[in-house]
Amino acid sequence: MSDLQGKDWRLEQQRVHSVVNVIEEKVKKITQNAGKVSSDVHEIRKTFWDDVTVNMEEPDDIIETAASIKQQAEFLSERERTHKQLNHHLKTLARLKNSPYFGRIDFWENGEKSAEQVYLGIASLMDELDENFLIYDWRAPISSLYYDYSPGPAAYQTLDGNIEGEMELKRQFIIKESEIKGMFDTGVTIGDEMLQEVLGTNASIQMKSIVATIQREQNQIIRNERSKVLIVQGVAGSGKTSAALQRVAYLLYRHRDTLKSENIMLFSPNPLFNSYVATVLPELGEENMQQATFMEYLIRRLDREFDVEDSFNQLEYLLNGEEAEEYSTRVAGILYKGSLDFKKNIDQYVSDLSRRGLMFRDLTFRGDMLISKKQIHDYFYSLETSYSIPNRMQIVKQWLLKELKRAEKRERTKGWVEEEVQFLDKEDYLEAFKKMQEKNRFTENTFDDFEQEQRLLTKMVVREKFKPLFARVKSLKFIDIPRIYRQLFEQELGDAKSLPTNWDSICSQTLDRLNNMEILYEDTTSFVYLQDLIEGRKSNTAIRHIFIDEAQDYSPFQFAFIQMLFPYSKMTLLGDFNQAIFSGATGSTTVLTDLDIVGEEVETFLLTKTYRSTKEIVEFTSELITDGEKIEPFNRKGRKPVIERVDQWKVNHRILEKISEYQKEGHRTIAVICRTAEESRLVFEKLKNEISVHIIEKGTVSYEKGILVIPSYLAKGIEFDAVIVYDCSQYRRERERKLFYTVCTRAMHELHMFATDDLSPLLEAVSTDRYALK
Ligand SMILES: Nc1ncnc2c1ncn2[C@@H]1O[C@H](COP(=O)(O)OP(=O)(O)OP(=O)(O)O)[C@@H](O)[C@H]1O
Repeated sequence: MSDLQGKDWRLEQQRVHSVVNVIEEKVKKITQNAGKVSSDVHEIRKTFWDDVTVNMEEPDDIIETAASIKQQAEFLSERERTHKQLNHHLKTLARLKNSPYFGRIDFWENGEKSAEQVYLGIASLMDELDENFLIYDWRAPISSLYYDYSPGPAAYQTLDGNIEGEMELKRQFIIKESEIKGMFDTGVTIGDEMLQEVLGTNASIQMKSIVATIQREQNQIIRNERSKVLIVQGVAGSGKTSAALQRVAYLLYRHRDTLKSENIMLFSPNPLFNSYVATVLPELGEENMQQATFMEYLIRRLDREFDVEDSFNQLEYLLNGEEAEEYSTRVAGILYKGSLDFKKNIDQYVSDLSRRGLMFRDLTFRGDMLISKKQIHDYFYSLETSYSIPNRMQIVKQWLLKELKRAEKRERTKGWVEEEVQFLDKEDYLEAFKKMQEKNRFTENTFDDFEQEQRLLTKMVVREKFKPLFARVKSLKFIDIPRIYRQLFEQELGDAKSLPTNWDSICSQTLDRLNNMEILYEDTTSFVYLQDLIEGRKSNTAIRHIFIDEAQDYSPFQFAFIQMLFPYSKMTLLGDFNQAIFSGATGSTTVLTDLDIVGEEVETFLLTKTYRSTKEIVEFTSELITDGEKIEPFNRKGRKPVIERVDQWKVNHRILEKISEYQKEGHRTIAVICRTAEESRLVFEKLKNEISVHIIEKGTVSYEKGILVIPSYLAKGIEFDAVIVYDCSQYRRERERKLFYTVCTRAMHELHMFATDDLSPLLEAVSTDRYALK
């Protein structure tokens, strides 16, 4: 063990100061440089046209002028780029100055004369002469030693092969404002002391980077480059989301020449989550990837005429519903519509549509039929069947555009047009005038040609009115997708064997909704999928890597659909089947439980250690689920969770008391988690008169430190210092087990559950010494 309080500490602190000096020198130089570049940019913008020779007399002159403008613009954009890079560099240096590094390893490579000291930070830093690394980026190949080994024989991979040697020292630092606040030498992986420090702090409203304490098994996930699909099944609080974000940073670093943040997409569980994770990558000096919820993606693609149910409303329905026939039909529908069997049936249906059954919409104008759906139908089916449906749709589209142009011409002679022309605004006349001028520039015509003007105005009026029609045709709205989707439930399906027994009731339930212009969440994916098969959709080639967080909430159909949308993407799926709150409510399969669906090049990782909650909370929550004994808590002590029985009329009062206690103890984010949105609203209405409290609803995009009231399913992925479960006796049904587990695992330090009724049967398997009953 080294002298961590004495000489070693002094030496290390001296080094920190000398590194900080180097940083300051660099900052000075770059600031000067940036100032110069900035004034260049300013100057070029100001004098842009002075340095351009503008001459439009002859065609040759025009070409020369264009070249001159281009050259000047390129010069400007080069300067702007440099300015941006220098600023980026300055920001990184500012971060390094505060905390230059968090780790050190001394590695003696086989065949070398001495060990090299490798200091790890969020970015690399060279010495004044740009010869030696003072800090290595945590993502550099050599840095993996820090995460993968304890002192002893160690190796790391480079492009040139495996480098072997001996790690003589592994040291960790906590440095703030250039001062060492903590320093630990570690024997086993990333030492407990450092983790203790990090995990013992308060919950934050934004996720933190875990770069200094990434664990070995997390590092395997972060640096994996072999597999096309990487699946992480990790228990609650095992660092799946953290690992995912570090992985994004790692990939951006490794492939910095080819991969940019806009090539990476994260599907997140709810809008709140987006802001929760938003600071991690910028903290690491990287830009955020694209982010959306899958539902947002689907809604953008759905016909606006529909009233679309979202995933949260579907869950509310499942939570509130009673086991009536309508309910069980719906559950069976959800199960089947998420399955690959249903997808197969849709594929078969579309292949039949190639010969018959497609439906179209009339194209009408001012109440007159221009082209009827029958005409479109006949035209479509007159085309060669060897062409795919989307190809034929393109031919139909071209035909329709031509027909529309003809109709547009015919329309110009109609009486209504002349009338409209007379009522045109001054601006319209002006526009016509400009157009005429343009047109007549190379001719002898003059504008006072009244007839010409009238003709142009007529054209303008009709064009304007036809615009929506052209737009409809261009976006293939002449295909009646809603009816085609509806038809799927009105006829025999190809593979009847896979259909659930109550398929007929499912069909009539679905049709009722569709006829009402409502679309249920379970129909959204299949609807858009069908639409894509018919309209043809160019796959997205820009996205090269997809991350799906909370992957357990995706059905196999949804996952197959995402694969189809992003065929060139690698995928990282992160989830926990014990938190499958959506499928838990219906018992359906999810991507995580049905792993074979993804085929080859798949690698699966298991994370069984959990870091979020105290040991006592983990010991309680792991008894709520099967196989919970495999979950390994991190050894952080706390109080046992409490279940407090309380009369309904007293519960709000007790919540207030509990909140006040927690606040006195220093907890900063306290969540009162309710089962549903409605319950959250009721509780919020009661509490808000007494204390400052925020409510989280499905559209909420960010939150602040303090007291929150939040429905169970929106707390997914997020954590709080203390969790108060509004009424745990309400989670009674087996299908709510995973929801209850998810709710309780949000707590870092304290978990307090009120029970206004009998204890839930879900607690039967939990030993009574795992919680305190009041
Ligand atoms: N290696 C680590 N070092 C420090 N903290 C860590 C580490 N891994 C995870 N954590 C912390 O544990 C908590 C849970 O992490 P995270 O939210 O990434 O887990 P998760 O597996 O996505 O959780 P869940 O599925 O329950 O939402 C966070 O506070 C995170 O900072």
